[in-house]
Amino acid sequence: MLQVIDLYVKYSMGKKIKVNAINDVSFSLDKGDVLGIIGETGSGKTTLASAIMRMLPDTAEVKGKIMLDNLDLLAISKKEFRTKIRWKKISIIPQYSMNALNPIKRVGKELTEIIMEHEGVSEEEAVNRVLSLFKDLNLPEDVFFKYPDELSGGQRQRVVIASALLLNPEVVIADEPTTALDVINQARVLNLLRNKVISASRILIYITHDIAVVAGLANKLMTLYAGRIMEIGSSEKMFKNPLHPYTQGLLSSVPDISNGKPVHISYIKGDPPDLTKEIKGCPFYPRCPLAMDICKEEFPEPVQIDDRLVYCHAVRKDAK
Ligand SMILES: Nc1ncnc2c1ncn2[C@@H]1O[C@H](COP(=O)(O)OP(=O)(O)OP(=O)(O)O)[C@@H](O)[C@H]1O
Repeated sequence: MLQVIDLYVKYSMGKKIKVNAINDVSFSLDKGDVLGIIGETGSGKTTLASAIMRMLPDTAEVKGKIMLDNLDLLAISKKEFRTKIRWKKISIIPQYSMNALNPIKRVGKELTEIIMEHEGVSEEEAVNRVLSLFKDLNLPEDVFFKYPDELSGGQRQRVVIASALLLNPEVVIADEPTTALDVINQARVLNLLRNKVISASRILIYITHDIAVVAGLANKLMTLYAGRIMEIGSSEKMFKNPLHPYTQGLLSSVPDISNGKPVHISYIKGDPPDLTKEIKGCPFYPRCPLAMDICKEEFPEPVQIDDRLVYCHAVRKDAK
């Protein structure tokens, strides 16, 4: 079980300026859950993923708890996280694969060594496991003997995906993992995630701008705005009947091509707020069609509707 409890992340920029990137975020995931996280650019998706992976820069101040079963991942040393948790229990497929691999090691050697070091298996077995993942990802065998900078962008991204799945971790975080790939390889990656992570009842956190992918993959959905959860719950219910005006805006921005009719894309007017300023009320207030006076003053307590939590005064009022 993965639990994020009252998480805050602030980036310091110089002495006085702080970017409030994650604000009071809490959620929990059970074995087998696939959480899709959607939100406009700058809403805090990568910051949240990096906090879970202990990958934030030193300028980031983190408060709260991230519990993997009974272990608080924020309370252990970086070294303990690196040796006991990263890759083995939680792994990440980062948004940009460029720096994720060791530039002076052939990729096959790097991946084989990770398996041997953590699992103490023979070199032959480790090599076979790497090659089998390469095959699943449509990577030619010669990639095994190449250095990262000898690979195409798409090949490198798939090697990074292979490395994240190498030790069958309990939690996989995929941060826009298929952005660099063509549609055929995107489909392969999604299939691999289905087979290796979802069917094995592991936890998958999938961050994306591609709402159609999330619809096909996730059983839970979170909409994030200005570092705050707006709505979280069953993805099926959120797609069918989004309750938060921000979720409604995001989901109506998806072109509907299912009926062959002309595509109409509506979008949310206005821009996200400046996160270096303290925001008292709901950060979505200036753009919200349902805004009320109280929204400017107080961030709402969540209201529970079916299995969802919705952070909205207007939805709370209607639910009474
Ligand atoms: N190292 C950093 N120092 C200062 N501010 C940062 C840093 N990294 C991110 N931010 C800021 O934190 C906020 C959240 O950024 P983040 O990258 O988490 O958003 P995101 O939702 O992942 O965006 P995208 O969809 O574009 O990847 C943004 O305002 C961003 O400018």
